[in-house]
Amino acid sequence: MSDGILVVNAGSSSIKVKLYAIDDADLVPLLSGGMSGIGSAPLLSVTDGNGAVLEERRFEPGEIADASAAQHQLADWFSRHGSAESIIAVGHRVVHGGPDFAEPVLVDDAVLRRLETFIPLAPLHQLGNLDPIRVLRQRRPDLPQVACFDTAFHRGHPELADRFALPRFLHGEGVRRYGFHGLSFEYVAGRLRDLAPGTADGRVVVAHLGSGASLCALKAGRSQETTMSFTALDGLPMGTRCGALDPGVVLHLIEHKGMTPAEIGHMLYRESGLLGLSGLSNDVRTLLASDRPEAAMAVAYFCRRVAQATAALAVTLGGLDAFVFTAGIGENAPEIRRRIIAELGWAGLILSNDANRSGAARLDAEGSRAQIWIVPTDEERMIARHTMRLLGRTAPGAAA
Ligand SMILES: Nc1ncnc2c1ncn2[C@@H]1O[C@H](COP(=O)(O)OP(=O)(O)O)[C@@H](O)[C@H]1O
Ligand SMILES: CC(=O)OP(=O)(O)O
Ligand SMILES: [Mg+2]
Repeated sequence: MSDGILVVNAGSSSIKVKLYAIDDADLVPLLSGGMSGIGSAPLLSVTDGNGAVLEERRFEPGEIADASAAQHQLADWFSRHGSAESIIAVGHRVVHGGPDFAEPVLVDDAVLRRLETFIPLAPLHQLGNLDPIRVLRQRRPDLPQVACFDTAFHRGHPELADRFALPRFLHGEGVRRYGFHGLSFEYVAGRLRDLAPGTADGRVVVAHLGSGASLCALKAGRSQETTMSFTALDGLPMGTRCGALDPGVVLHLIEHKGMTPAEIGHMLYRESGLLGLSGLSNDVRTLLASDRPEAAMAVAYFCRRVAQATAALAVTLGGLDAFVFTAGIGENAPEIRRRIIAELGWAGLILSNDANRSGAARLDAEGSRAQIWIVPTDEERMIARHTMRLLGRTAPGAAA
């Protein structure tokens, strides 16, 4: 039986677990499990390394009301069917590493306590990220657990990209632009280096468009600037999050509408974005299928903001050699890709409609001034690689 690495990517409404076997030169996916729709339409699904379905089970919302119930179900499934004794470490996605953690870290009690202090900075994610670590430490205290941060990839930013225009002392207190989706951007940067090394050396904007959405400006594969900042609210409008917002609106809600911080937080994180704009749904599939004008407006708003933010990051990069789509929307929604690139037509970007419809890797048409790509992301594999490296095992090359 070969050694295995378990990866846990826990979010607010879903939890993904993946088991890899460590092969000399590769990380081989063995099992991939997840619970989606926590609290609404819980669905447990597990596939094997080839994508064949091993389990698909729906629950009543009350049965899996929160992330911890979902973890127990998944842990149960894996202990019945997995090969627990071969697992040598567990890697976790932890969204916020604050100012301290610029790299993945082996979790001990002190690290866990420090990470708990960042819960208010990532209310949709951090608690759910830390819960499985705590549960596993109780069940298997001997098992090394590694926290891999969404913020770490952005920690080399120049000061210009890291500051808010606020009094200086706040930066020292940690009020700064951290940025997120770093594991995804790091993976995509590595894949682009495999696919097109010359391009990866240049000026690239990666658009991670999923339920959370952000853009990253890469120069020679390193993050220069990103649209999310102190929290995962900033930047682009998302499924249910507002994106960049005049802070005067928050003052107005407090002073004139008497809203509490918790009420405002709920509105900005869970009732805004595509859902707020459309009054219909946070899912672009539903919005694209709808004939309601509010749905069309929400889609147009999203595409406009992605294009505008791309232009801003092109300023940081001093130009644009390639634009890359990734994550749920970026990988699967040709209509959204078409509209975003159409908004960037002034900059000379031209999409091949055939390539876009078929979901090819390379999407730019002849004469386009920048390349256009779809590079599917894989946060779990990135976490598995980091976990191996931290354990002193040779991580398989970027091509793995
Ligand atoms: N076939 C599809 N067409 C359009 N959008 C899709 C499709 N599949 C998924 N999505 C979008 O992707 C989003 C989820 O993206 P994903 O990257 O999986 O998010 P997360 O990992 O943050 O939950 C969904 O909200 C949905 O809008
Ligand atoms: C940081 C973040 O927004 O993550 P997700 O897109 O998974 O919600
Ligand atoms: Mg995600």
